[in-house]
Amino acid sequence: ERERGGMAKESSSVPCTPLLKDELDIVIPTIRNLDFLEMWRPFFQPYHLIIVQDGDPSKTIKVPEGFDYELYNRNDINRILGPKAACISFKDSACRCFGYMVSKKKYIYTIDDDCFVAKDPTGKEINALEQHIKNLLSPATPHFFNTLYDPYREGADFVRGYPFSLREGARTAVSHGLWLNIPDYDAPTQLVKPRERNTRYVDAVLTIPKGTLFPMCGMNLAFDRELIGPAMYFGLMGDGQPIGRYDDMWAGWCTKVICDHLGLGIKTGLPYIWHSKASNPFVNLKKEYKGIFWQEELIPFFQSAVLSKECTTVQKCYIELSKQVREKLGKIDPYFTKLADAMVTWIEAWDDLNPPTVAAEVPNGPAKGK
Ligand SMILES: O=c1ccn([C@@H]2O[C@H](COP(=O)(O)OP(=O)(O)O[C@H]3OC[C@H](O)[C@H](O)[C@H]3O)[C@@H](O)[C@H]2O)c(=O)[nH]1
Ligand SMILES: [Mn+2]
Repeated sequence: ERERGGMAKESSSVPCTPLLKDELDIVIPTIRNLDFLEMWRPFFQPYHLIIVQDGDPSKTIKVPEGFDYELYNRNDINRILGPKAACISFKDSACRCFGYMVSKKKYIYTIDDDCFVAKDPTGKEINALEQHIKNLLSPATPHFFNTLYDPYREGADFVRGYPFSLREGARTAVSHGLWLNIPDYDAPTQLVKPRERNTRYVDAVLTIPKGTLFPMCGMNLAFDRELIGPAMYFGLMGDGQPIGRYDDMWAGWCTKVICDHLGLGIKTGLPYIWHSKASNPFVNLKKEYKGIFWQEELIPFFQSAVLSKECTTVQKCYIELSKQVREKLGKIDPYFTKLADAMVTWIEAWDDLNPPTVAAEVPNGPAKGK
């Protein structure tokens, strides 16, 4: 009998020790109301929220009582960034990356407002935030695959044949969570399988091996902002752009290339959230249309991207990547030249708001297993 997860009911207060209470911000992009927070209250209330209100800034978004938050609408983004605001998407969930930029914390968790608390096969409510924090605080294994999954997890370890020289692992930069109920399918798949629901709860956390790209979904995602924040630019989408629903994919591909270069790890798997709303597949098809054939050229680009050894900080890696985007992808469509410019603007804006106190050199140490 396949293990099945489900959606939790509104819970009463569940005592949880708020790990990283003052070192983590929760970033939520929204055009809707934030009632979903009621269900997350036991897990989220101790944390500071950064709400990025998309769309019409004159609309008032009500935040449930008792949450500590800051809210930014488009007027705020324009006021804070001035002309550099052009790199932040409008009328697309990609706007969430503004929250990463204004945060002052070491960790970020971002979640969509139609994602709810899921239940594991035992019926226990899943504290997704707690699991992401565990993923981020334990090492990753990008340089050698452990067949018994996460070796740092209680009750597991490295298996025979795993080199002891590699058992220290790599620092974890990203924790990519999954979704019960509505899976993050692209529009063609959604159209073919409109009623497919993900009921499969896989009790595993895996490190994505070095040299392998993956499709990063922004719905249930956490990362170490100090390790990889400047790479988490959710590319130009939405109003005035020829493409949508590739913002998180773009960020994931850039981030993975940079993590591989800097010897950092990315994990995927637990925790699950319950994704409740299927967005309109026809609207999604229009947004994704160009991306579906462009990505056949983008993937080989990222697979063959090489960063020089002078790229010792995320910013330097990202600027280097933007140059390669301009040179190699600009010929696909003028959009990529615009995107390369936006990548540079993003880094400039990031450094304006986050002046490097000390050179944020990520020791480009010889990532073992190279
Ligand atoms: O113009 C917009 C539209 C939506 N949002 C906010 O973004 C979140 C995701 O929106 P939604 O749940 O309607 O879209 P999905 O198709 O389920 O989202 C997935 O695919 C698109 C993106 O990649 C997204 O990250 C994925 O989760 C939600 O919080 C909306 O309120 C917005 O800010 N602006
Ligand atoms: Mn959704």
